[in-house]
Amino acid sequence: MWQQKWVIGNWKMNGSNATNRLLLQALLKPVDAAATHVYCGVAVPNVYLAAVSEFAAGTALAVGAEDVSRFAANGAFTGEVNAQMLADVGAWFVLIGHSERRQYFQESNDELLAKLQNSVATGVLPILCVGETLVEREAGQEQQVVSAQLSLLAQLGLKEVVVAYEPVWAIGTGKVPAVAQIKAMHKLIYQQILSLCGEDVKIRVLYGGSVNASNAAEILAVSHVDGALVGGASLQADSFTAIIQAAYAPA
Ligand SMILES: O=C[C@H](O)COP(=O)(O)O
Repeated sequence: MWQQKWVIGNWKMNGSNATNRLLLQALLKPVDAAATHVYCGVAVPNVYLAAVSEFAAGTALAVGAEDVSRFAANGAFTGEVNAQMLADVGAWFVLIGHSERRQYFQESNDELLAKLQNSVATGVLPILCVGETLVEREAGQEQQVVSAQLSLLAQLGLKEVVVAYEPVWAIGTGKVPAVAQIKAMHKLIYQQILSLCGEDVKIRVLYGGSVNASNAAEILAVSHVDGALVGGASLQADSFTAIIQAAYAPA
């Protein structure tokens, strides 16, 4: 998986038992067909994790969560779901610090660090999401912002790191950065990870933000782009399948 392209869908707060089943039924064949070249996964709402894991069992589709509690141990934390619980219902990975969590739930760096530590300690692979807002990009601060977000990695002693670079202004907007902008940011992220975690760290850096069937091949061919984190286009089997296929036959 550390040599493959990754295509991860983020369902966000979407789906139902019925629609999930239909989507998975259509995806499992193309996911298995791509498995030699592409590591495919879906991050799903917690309430559907067990059912989706069961449905995907024995296939190449990895199932993950969209968030995890900052509290590690079981206890009186009403509404929370810890990393052990995610692992218990089949989560292989978890998104941490998605910009929607940062924006709507004011997730602080301390909170994100605790989430990273808990997921690592439990063996659920964290995918750390980073990215600048439009205001920050227009002020020329994108490198500074992303570097600060990545600095959490220094405290974890990781030997395997997965980061998703998602410019906030590209999420769900249909706006995609220029290839040169993606290339520059991914190169910076690689350099930062190597300097924070050591030269022997295994790295995957995914791009996220308005990836679709039409632009996936071009984005996935950019240097230091190891895959895609896909929101809206992961909810339709046709578009998600086309993105998976673009990952192993890039234009
Ligand atoms: O996690 C996925 C991202 O937020 C991208 O979402 P999007 O593909 O709908 O722009």
